[in-house]
Amino acid sequence: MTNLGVKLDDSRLDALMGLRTVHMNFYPNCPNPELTVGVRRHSDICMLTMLLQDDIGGLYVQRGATSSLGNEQWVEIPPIHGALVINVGDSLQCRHIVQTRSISSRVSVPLFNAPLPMIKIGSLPELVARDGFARYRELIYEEYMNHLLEKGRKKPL
Ligand SMILES: O=C(O)CCC(=O)C(=O)O
Ligand SMILES: [Fe+2]
Repeated sequence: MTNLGVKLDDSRLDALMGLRTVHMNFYPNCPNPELTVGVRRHSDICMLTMLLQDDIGGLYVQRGATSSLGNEQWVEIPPIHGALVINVGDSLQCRHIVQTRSISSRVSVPLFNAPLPMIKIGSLPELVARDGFARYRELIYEEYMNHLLEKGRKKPL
């Protein structure tokens, strides 16, 4: 935010990141890792994710935009002992996948920080004032979440 020239006070940050959920992911070992599916391409439905991963590796983030040719670039995020990976969620549209190349199992613990359900999300007013237009329309976070979950349910696997 600071790089965008916007300073959010604590109450605004709480509203935008106050819904916290912890997941514990276990990826069972597979004798043929080339065949494992892992976690398919997605962005997290939240504002910011703090992720603790073990030393197995396998997390990749997408560099650049998706092209219609499907030649996406994936950059591996190597595990660093004791470090948290800070991943931006849908607010900044960071896509990632998990695909281990190890025959050992893998564990990760993401803490998702999302807006409170009734909070209005959209372009920050400070940026709209600066740029003269809003890049995103406003909507209630709960509606956005429900829309995505509904969309996901309809998508064939
Ligand atoms: O296991 C990981 O490293 C990331 C998992 C993930 O992307 C997620 O749970 O949304
Ligand atoms: Fe994720």
